[in-house]
Amino acid sequence: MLRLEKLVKTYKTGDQALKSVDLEVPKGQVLALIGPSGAGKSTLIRCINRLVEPTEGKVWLADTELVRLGAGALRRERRRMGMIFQEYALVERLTVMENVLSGRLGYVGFWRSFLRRYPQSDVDEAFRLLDRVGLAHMADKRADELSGGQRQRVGICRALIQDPMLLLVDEPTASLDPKTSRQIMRLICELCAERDLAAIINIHDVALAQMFVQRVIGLRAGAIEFDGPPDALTPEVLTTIYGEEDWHQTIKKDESEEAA
Ligand SMILES: Nc1ncnc2c1ncn2[C@@H]1O[C@H](COP(=O)(O)OP(=O)(O)OP(=O)(O)O)[C@@H](O)[C@H]1O
Repeated sequence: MLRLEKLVKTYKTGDQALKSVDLEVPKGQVLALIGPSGAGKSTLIRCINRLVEPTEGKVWLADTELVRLGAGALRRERRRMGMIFQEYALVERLTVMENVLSGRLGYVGFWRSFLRRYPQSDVDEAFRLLDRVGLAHMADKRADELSGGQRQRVGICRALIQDPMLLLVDEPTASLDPKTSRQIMRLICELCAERDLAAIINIHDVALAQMFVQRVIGLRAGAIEFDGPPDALTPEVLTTIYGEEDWHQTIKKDESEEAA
């Protein structure tokens, strides 16, 4: 469904953020991208939808190669990739409903979007999604009245209303407390399962990733160091990705939290 071929990103500064990354993600698979700061996780996610332009390599989404596309075709392909951000990226002065509907901007024409007149079917779908994430009663609230967890739920609805094939998720829990982080990760993974939707989740919290995803990719210095199921992330493997650390503590702490 998604295939990266020899993806390279070298920034103008000379930083080689990605060194020939090959990766295949089948339909419906949720994977976590872990690795130390500067490993290239955000760059990888952003090269897929070309918020960052890859230097070399190919990105295949189903049968379309994205790196070669011109602006119009890229805009159409981006509808198939929903993005969820760490800082939510909501329009604060707009309502929850308007923020969710803004996920349809790639589909409605210029005037409709300018006047914010969305088809009734979009409004109905926005209500269904808000209901699914437990926010239907807040549809008319302004985004700036919401908590962090509620904002991220709105961000999730906005990505899903695009009806994407793939979710690109960049540190969805970095601004949230541990309990809300867990709820948000669970929600993202449940929604992907319900919709047979693939997702790549850039996440710092290894324990949280292990709890919810089917596959973990460990990135180190722009290259894939580990690719496997969460339970294969042993302390030894974590050391190859991150360097020396007492990983037993991390893993154990998480197991006891989950039991609680
Ligand atoms: N706009 C940019 N210009 C120049 N270099 C950049 C730019 N963005 C990222 N880099 C460099 O590319 C490398 C990878 O950065 P990236 O942000 O992708 O890593 P990351 O794994 O997401 O890190 P973090 O977990 O801290 O967000 C780093 O060396 C970083 O300094």
